[in-house]
Amino acid sequence: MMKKALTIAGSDSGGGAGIQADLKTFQELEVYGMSVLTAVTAQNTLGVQGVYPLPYEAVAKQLDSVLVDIGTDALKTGMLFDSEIIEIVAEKVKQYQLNTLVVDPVMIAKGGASLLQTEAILALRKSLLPLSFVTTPNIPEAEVLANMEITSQEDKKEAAKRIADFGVNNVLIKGGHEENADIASDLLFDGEHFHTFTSKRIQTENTHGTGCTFSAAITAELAKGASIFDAISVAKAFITDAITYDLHIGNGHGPTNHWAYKHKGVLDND
Ligand SMILES: Nc1ncnc2c1ncn2[C@@H]1O[C@H](COP(=O)(O)OP(=O)(O)OP(=O)(O)O)[C@@H](O)[C@H]1O
Ligand SMILES: Cc1ncc(CO)c(N)n1
Repeated sequence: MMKKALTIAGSDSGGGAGIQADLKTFQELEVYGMSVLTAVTAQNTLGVQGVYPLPYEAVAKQLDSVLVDIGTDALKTGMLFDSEIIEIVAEKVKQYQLNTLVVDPVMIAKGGASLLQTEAILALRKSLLPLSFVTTPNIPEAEVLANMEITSQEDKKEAAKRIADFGVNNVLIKGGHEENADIASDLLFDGEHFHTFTSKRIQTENTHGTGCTFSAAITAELAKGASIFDAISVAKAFITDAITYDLHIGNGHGPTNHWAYKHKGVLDND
């Protein structure tokens, strides 16, 4: 039986991040993908031109429709926009007893547009992280969640521990923003031990949607029954290939190539 994965996120009209990145990733990793939209963004490779949240009722109804009938083996959250939407998601996760929840605490798009209201950080910490199996902040998001600056590896570890204290089993702090490093290194804290997942840093402007794609790949692998360690290992290979075979689309930060992980051979012969 095909496993199922659900994303609760915003739409990126440009197709590189958000719901679109998640569904493409689910498809490539061979799980059945479903989506609950929280907001529509007018967005392209140059930035975010508009943000239009959906009515709360629409978010709750989509969740009920999917979960009453189809169910899911794992789910992820991306752009949640405000605290009311966070509370709705938390309620539904409890009601339907969903325990493989991946929270990508999306706050700000690469161009600087806000995808989460500041007051919603509290709801994220209090209502959603305690229900989560893993959360995947980038460094600025980890700084906000842990309420501290991160300037060293030791800081990263301290921040991971502080975020774990909100009740989430696994904290993965991504190193994509460490632009001076020659590696892209992500730090996992599983409540007891630290592990790092490392790849070489690829020099490219086309990194739109890396975070969404990465957390969607983790979600797909967890849906198929992988351990957290194996799920992150596959996701790291998936995102590294997607960045290596980046797409020169649009005039700004182009998207990653969701097709690359499974079809490198074809791309190499192009
Ligand atoms: N230039 C790069 N080369 C190799 N790996 C990268 C690069 N940039 C990001 N990554 C990897 O991509 C994954 C996503 O990390 P990143 O920190 O970019 O997420 P993010 O900031 O949440 O993304 P987004 O901008 O989509 O919100 C991580 O595994 C990170 O190490
Ligand atoms: C809709 C949406 N979700 C998440 C991100 C973060 O990359 C984005 N740019 N757009």
